[in-house]
Amino acid sequence: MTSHIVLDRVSKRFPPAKRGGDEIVAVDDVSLAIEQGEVFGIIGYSGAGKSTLVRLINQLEPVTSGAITVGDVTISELRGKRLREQQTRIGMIFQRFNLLTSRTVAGNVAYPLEVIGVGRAERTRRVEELLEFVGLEGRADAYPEQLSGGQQQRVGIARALAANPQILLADEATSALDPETTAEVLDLLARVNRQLGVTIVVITHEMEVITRIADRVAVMDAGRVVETGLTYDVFTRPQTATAKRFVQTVVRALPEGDELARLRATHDGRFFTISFTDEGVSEARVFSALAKAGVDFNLVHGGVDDIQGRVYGLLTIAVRGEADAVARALDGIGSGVTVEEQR
Ligand SMILES: Nc1ncnc2c1ncn2[C@@H]1O[C@H](COP(=O)(O)OP(=O)(O)OP(=O)(O)O)[C@@H](O)[C@H]1O
Repeated sequence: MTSHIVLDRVSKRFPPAKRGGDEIVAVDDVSLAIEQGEVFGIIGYSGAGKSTLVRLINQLEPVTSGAITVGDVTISELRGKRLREQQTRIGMIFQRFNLLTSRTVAGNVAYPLEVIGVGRAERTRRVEELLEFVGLEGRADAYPEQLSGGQQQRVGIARALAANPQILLADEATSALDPETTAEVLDLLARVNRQLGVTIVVITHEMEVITRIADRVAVMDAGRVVETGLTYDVFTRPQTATAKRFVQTVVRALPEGDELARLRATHDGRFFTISFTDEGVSEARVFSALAKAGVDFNLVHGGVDDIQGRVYGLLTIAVRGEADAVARALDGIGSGVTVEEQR
């Protein structure tokens, strides 16, 4: 794969909010390479610098130091007309859609084409094609306020794609939508990525969005990128405390502390954690192997998650029985699982 967006030691500082106050370091010495054609997620606490980082990629904000390269162009060095030209190659969508309320759906989608001087006939053709792509054929003459949130975001996506960008930046693009509409918009973004080959950078506080569509993810904390990896790896084996906090909101973690004590107080037997990342293993296979071995057990914590369409199982079971029988039962689960006793 070739890198599409490269950040080399990029920092962004804002002047202090109050005179004599401290400068705000929104992005702090970040180096990052986003590959051609991938969906790249950025997660982190509020104020970690995610939005600022994304606004640096299309130079809505100039960098304070460092360089940003998009394709073979160092966008952070450009000014004026040449910068604006490059900016049209990067589409952006927002949480609040940011549509022009006085323009129709077609007028909104046509807007970026007018700005770059595309003629009327070509504009009409392109708008029609885009509305069909996002599933809004027949709504060209509607006004944004007549549309649902999901439909408005589809218009936002059509508008962002109008000038055939190679990159789409999505800043909390599904955060104002209900779960069902979110799923539809994510399906559309996946099509934008796969069918049009557009590289997508997604910022979100919704971890389900990341586990559904992001190939890789970066975790930000106080302006820095503290962890990067394949989404599956970061969500199954987070390395930093910040990543763990986010991952735990969607992926079942091991019981610890008070929770573990409470489970021990209410369940007899030895506790084992069975984890599997293998496609061939299922919760049912684990349970039937234990049942067949004739030991008495029950599930006390955990379950199976889906990350990027791959399984991740983390089951904590309480097992009662004679030591040999327990060992045989656990052996009987077979390959593809890791068994660890919680002592
Ligand atoms: N234009 C600006 N002027 C001054 N400070 C800013 C500006 N934009 C962002 N900041 C500050 O930079 C820091 C990072 O903000 P940013 O919005 O990038 O974080 P974020 O991770 O996207 O947070 P959120 O999820 O809340 O949007 C914050 O301290 C914020 O107050």
